[in-house]
Amino acid sequence: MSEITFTLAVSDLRVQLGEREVLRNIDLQIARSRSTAIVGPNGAGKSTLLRAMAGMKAGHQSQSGQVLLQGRPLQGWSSRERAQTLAWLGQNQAVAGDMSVYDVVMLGRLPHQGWLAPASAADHQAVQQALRQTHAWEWRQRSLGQLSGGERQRVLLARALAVQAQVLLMDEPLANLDPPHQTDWMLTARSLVQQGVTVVSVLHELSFALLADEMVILSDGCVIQHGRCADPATHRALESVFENRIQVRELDGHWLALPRMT
Ligand SMILES: Nc1ncnc2c1ncn2[C@@H]1O[C@H](COP(=O)(O)OP(=O)(O)OP(=O)(O)O)[C@@H](O)[C@H]1O
Repeated sequence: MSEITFTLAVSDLRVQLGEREVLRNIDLQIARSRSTAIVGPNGAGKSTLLRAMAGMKAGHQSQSGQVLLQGRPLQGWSSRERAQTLAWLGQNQAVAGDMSVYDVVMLGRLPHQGWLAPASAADHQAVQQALRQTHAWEWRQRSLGQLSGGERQRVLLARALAVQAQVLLMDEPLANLDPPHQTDWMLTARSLVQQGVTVVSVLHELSFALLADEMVILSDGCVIQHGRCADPATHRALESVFENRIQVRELDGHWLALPRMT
């Protein structure tokens, strides 16, 4: 059997939300054990694409085309098996505010637990590790509703990490995070990739997006560029999709997206 080098493969994906065609002719392959940033203007279809890759569908959504996860059509996966393999951090995810931080992160272990079975030592260890990674361990007894936006985001990130999945899809993971915790997120993502995890993130913070291995640029429901973050063609496409209101520059071996003021 040939080795599967792509964790996710999307072919001829079209998504319609109500009357609107939101994604058109998407063909995309996400390399295994790499980090990929999905960027593009507001409304380009980034969240819709990420949700489609996770097999999540809104009630008023119609979709055609195919999404393969580790070489198998998403529909062929049981929901439990899929939830063990693919972890998800959504935008504005609804979680009961009166749950404790610890219990929220333990929800990430549900795909690994038997029906009504108590949490195992491995589950508790995964929760503790994830809470420490996002510096949220101190608040484990507090309820989610008592936390600030950035603190809440770190708990939801911990829940996604606690799954210990091979694929991690995140929609705006840096939302509300202060600069040191944005950097922590980047380091965590890099360390996961080194351990073989495939990380895909929708990002508006372009300088963080440029730190990924690969970049997918969406515009008006289409992929207009998919390439290495260090590739000049990617930089040109990035500047162009944002109407040349930004410029990509190098500093100390890193690529930065800066506002163009003139
Ligand atoms: N329920 C809906 N019904 C119809 N159109 C919708 C619905 N939800 C979203 N859309 C439209 O789908 C398009 C893609 O939305 P999506 O959230 O995927 O964009 P995005 O690139 O993630 O945007 P942003 O950067 O603003 O988060 C947008 O034009 C949006 O207006």
